[in-house]
Amino acid sequence: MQQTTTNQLTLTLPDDWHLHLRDGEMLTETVAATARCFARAIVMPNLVPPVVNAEMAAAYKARINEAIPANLAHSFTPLMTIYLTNQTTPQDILAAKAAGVTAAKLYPAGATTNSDAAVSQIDRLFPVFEAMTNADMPLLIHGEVTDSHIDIFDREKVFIDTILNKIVSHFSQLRIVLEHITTEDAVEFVKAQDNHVAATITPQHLLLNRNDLLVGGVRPHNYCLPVLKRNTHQQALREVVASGNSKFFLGTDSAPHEKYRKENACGCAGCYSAWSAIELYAQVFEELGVIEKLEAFASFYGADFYQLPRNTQTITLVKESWQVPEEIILPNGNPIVPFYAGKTLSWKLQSK
Ligand SMILES: NC(=O)N[C@@H](CC(=O)O)C(=O)O
Ligand SMILES: [Zn+2]
Ligand SMILES: [Zn+2]
Repeated sequence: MQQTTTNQLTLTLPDDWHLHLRDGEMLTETVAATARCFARAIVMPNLVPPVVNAEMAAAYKARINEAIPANLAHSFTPLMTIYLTNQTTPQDILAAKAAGVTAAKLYPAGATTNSDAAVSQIDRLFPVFEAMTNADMPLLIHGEVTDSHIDIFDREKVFIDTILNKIVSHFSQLRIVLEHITTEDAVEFVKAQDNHVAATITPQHLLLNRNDLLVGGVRPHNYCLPVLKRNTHQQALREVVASGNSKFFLGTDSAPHEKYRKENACGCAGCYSAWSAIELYAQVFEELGVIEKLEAFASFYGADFYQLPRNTQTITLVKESWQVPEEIILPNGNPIVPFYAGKTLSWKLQSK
């Protein structure tokens, strides 16, 4: 149960329901950052090559487990996902379910980082969705169309209108998470569905709008997909989390790219927020005057949707100003600029 005083906030240990850990040496960095304050995380499968089946998910999970720092070894569990492609079969779903894979992820081809292998024709996946419905395996969706004539700011709305609506009406029993939502349209769509449909919301889409990306010079470290939208959409996201609606829960979409790949003529999409994740959300909930609603958003609603037990341990945040570092140096010596670099936050994680 959340306990709040003016200087201290104790909450049930949270989970991150949308996360990129990457692979190889990068795992030393990313796994430690997330294990710092989360019990579980839904690990995205968009590696190169993508994690497309139970065997690849098991091997990836083993590499992640090896990277968990010794002092956090028993307090972090990666929840694995597989990446749907045009070749995915219902048998792949059954095998993944049997092997303990938590969910499967739909990326429209070309929608985002490492999505070239992804799905080009949604109808071809209907037998797979059928198998997922029967196996009760959640479908996680990057909800943007990729047609070149659709404006980048409209891609989420058009996806909802043309594709998501179709999936939901054919598969009313399939549990679906619309990931990293960015628009009022997504908020209204998810609110209008029954409890089979939920959404994750990132810290960047709660804290920022497209002015923070484009005014006074382009800010590559605020560039992510779906792209930041206008202020009215940001307000809709803030309102829905402030309302305490249980269909909307925490998913950071922490997605590191090395600095040189972001500060580039063709910069990568993704914000690396893991080292300040829970603190960023605390900042938002405090700004909204609903800090007492942080715990359910961060620690209850997602677990309930995934039908997993809520965590029993707690974390404590203290009221203390601190600055997000300007850079984090990877084991290979290359820097990453974290999300909100150089900015001051008012809550700090004290202990897990
Ligand atoms: N969100 C992003 O901007 N980037 C993510 C991919 C994704 O979640 O779409 C990444 O893997 O870098
Ligand atoms: Zn995505
Ligand atoms: Zn993501």
